[in-house]
Amino acid sequence: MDGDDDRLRQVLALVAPGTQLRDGLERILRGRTGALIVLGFDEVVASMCTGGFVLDVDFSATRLRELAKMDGAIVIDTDGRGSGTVVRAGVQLVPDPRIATPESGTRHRTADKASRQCGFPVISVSQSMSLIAVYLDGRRHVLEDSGAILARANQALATLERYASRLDEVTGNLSALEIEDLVTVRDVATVLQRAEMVRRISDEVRGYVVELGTDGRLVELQMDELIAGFETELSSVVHDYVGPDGSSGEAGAALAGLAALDSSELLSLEAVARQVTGGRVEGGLDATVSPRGYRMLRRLPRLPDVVVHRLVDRFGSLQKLLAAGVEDLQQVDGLTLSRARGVREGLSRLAETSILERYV
Ligand SMILES: Nc1ncnc2c1ncn2[C@@H]1O[C@H](COP(=O)(O)OP(=O)(O)OP(=O)(O)O)[C@@H](O)[C@H]1O
Repeated sequence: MDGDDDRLRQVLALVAPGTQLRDGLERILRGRTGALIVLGFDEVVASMCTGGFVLDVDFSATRLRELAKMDGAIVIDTDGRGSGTVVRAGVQLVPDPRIATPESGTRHRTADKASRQCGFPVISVSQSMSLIAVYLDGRRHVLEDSGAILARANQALATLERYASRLDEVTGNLSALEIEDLVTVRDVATVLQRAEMVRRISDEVRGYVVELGTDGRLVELQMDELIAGFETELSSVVHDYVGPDGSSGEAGAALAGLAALDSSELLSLEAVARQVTGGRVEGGLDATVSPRGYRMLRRLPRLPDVVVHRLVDRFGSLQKLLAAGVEDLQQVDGLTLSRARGVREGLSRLAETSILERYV
């Protein structure tokens, strides 16, 4: 998601079902009138306003409806959270005539031009077409009713469910191979490819949740359940294999590289692998690699992340951690006897279940 998408999402959250602003816009639609609303006020907006009234009243849905009965535009000085102050009403907006717009109809042309000039979102409620559109950064986004968005969100959720279950499968496979020290670059790339697909589709669902406002609560709950623990798992896989140091900087760059792959590159395991190995590993996808142990350690309950880092710093690889006795583990700062025993037993249990899941 780029910066423009991010901004659009923030505005869509302001006008999502359940907000005062959306309630006001729906009232205007039901009253079969139109509206032109600027969501922000500064010197540039002031310079575009002619005529009308200067106001200083708190924003509310009913006020918006009443003010929209007048000819002209409404300007709301928002606080970015859907409330704010109505500062102008009934104004003629005169944006710079040199600004080009592909829109037709004076209301919509004005909305697009004004938004391009001042940088704030501008909403048009079309009387003739009965639709609400948000103009921002030269783009127009039509607000749909919740039913249509819900249908798409549910489709995306079903896809997310399939992707998440496939990710579970390949991650389980990776765990067993890690215990046996038989991991190849291909196995790591397969997990990262699947994980990135899950991340992308969950980002799409998150966009629908924002647009749905209060109508999106169930979708959000289902999504949260499907991707619980996912971010930690993804970043742990990267930390386990990114080279040469496994530092946070390298991991951050690898995650950003994965996110930047276009959809056809993401289908290539070589392209995915390059983000993590940086082309340093010889032998291509069949080269063997060993994990540092972050992912397995983070699966142990109540083990603080700072201790996880110390353990990896000290032992360097999962195999060495698996071979370490309680006394060796206790050498690490922060590991009391009982915690060291917990790590020892926890790792043995994980090793057993990972192998069992693979072969039984
Ligand atoms: N520059 C402007 N500043 C303020 N209000 C405007 C401006 N241009 C249009 N409007 C508002 O839009 C109303 C409708 O104008 P017009 O019929 O030309 O627009 P339209 O684009 O066809 O809109 P709709 O889709 O609602 O029919 C005007 O009566 C006025 O209230």
